[in-house]
Amino acid sequence: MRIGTPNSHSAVRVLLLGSGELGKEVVISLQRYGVEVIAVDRYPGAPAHQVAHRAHVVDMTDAAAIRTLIERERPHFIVPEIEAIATDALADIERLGLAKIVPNARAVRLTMNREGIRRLAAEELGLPTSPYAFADSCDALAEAAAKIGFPCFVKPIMSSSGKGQSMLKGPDDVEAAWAHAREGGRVKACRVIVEGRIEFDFEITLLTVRSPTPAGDAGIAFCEPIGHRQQGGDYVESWQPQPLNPKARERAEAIARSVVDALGGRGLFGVELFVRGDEVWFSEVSPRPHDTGMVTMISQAQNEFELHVRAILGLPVDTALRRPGASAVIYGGMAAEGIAFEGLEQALSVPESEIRLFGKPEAFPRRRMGVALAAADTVDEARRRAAQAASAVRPVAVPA
Ligand SMILES: Nc1ncnc2c1ncn2[C@@H]1O[C@H](COP(=O)(O)OP(=O)(O)OP(=O)(O)O)[C@@H](O)[C@H]1O
Ligand SMILES: NCC(=O)N[C@@H]1O[C@H](COP(=O)([O-])[O-])[C@@H](O)[C@H]1O
Ligand SMILES: [Mg+2]
Repeated sequence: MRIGTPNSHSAVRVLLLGSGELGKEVVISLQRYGVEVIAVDRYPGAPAHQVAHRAHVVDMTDAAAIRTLIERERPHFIVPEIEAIATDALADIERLGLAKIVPNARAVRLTMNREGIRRLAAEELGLPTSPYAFADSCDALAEAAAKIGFPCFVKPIMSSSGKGQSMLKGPDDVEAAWAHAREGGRVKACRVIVEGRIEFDFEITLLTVRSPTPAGDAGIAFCEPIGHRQQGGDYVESWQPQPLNPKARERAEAIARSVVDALGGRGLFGVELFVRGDEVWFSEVSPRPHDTGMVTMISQAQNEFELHVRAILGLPVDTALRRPGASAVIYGGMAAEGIAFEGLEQALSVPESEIRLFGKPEAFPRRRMGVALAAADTVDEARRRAAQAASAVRPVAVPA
């Protein structure tokens, strides 16, 4: 791989579809190599817009709009950063050889839709998953939930970060779950997955890198497992390493390898798994850096964003853990534009702590606006430190 000069005839250009907090860190890693970066999102002033060479606001579910922009910007690589993208446009671009899609158009299409990835994992690859069914109406949902049994989870097939997700305790919860899924899905047409609840001891993200080895074939490298805690389907804290017993670890790695090899291409993947004793279930996978993986900004020498970038550019990767670490989310806590954050002095007086503020122009009570990171000798201490640093940061409204 040869990297030229940004904004010149020799530039290597990367275009991000989605410019949130994860994209912002991918852009920062790309900038360090002198790659020319174009960041795209649905609203102006998105986090990655603020650090890219150029920024565009586009409806990313509009295939024609994506195609027009790609023809204008002529990127060498397209890095999807969110789930809601017109994947038809990506397939055309890949087929015509206009740009390389990361990791590839098929992987992006399959993983943006819970049905696509679930059928691949459970039915084609034979991996253990929760029992599941799909429904397109409230009546069909009632039937599907009765078949799967309670408690169960209902999620729009196209959504992320827990949006539109509910846990149903019994048939009385069906109607509310259907209404919630309709509101929370990223696209209008409502189809949902019903999943039986897995009673896990803990859940992990196994960051898995697929990148070329010196021999030229696709090598797989695993990061240490990341443990995390979710509330309402969205992550609130994560830590690394999460210890796994040898059998569970072997199974987790075998599942991750199987699904990542089936998706193919180069890049970092976040494989979400449930663990109970020796047993491991596949939940879902992101073909890109994962929110729970933000902990690697403090725990690994090469964090998940750097690993994604290196895999894309065909550079060597090292997934080694440097030090136990943890991350804790900082929420908006209010609905307001142009908010401020106080208490960084206290937050950063926590030993080995760091704070990232994403710079999102608008806050909502549960919108993720930043993250606290901390390292320590042990994971328990790192978690305490990250939680303490996060709680010291206070969002405040600033009158215009
Ligand atoms: N079948 C299940 N059994 C037990 N817990 C579940 C199940 N499905 C979801 N959960 C819980 O809800 C969380 C969010 O679910 P899921 O990852 O499917 O949602 P998501 O919207 O894709 O979230 P994200 O985009 O943040 O990954 C899981 O991490 C887990 O804690
Ligand atoms: N679980 C997926 C995930 O964490 N995605 C990250 O959140 C952003 C959207 O945030 P927003 O909803 O606050 O705009 C996305 O752009 C991505 O960085
Ligand atoms: Mg998830």
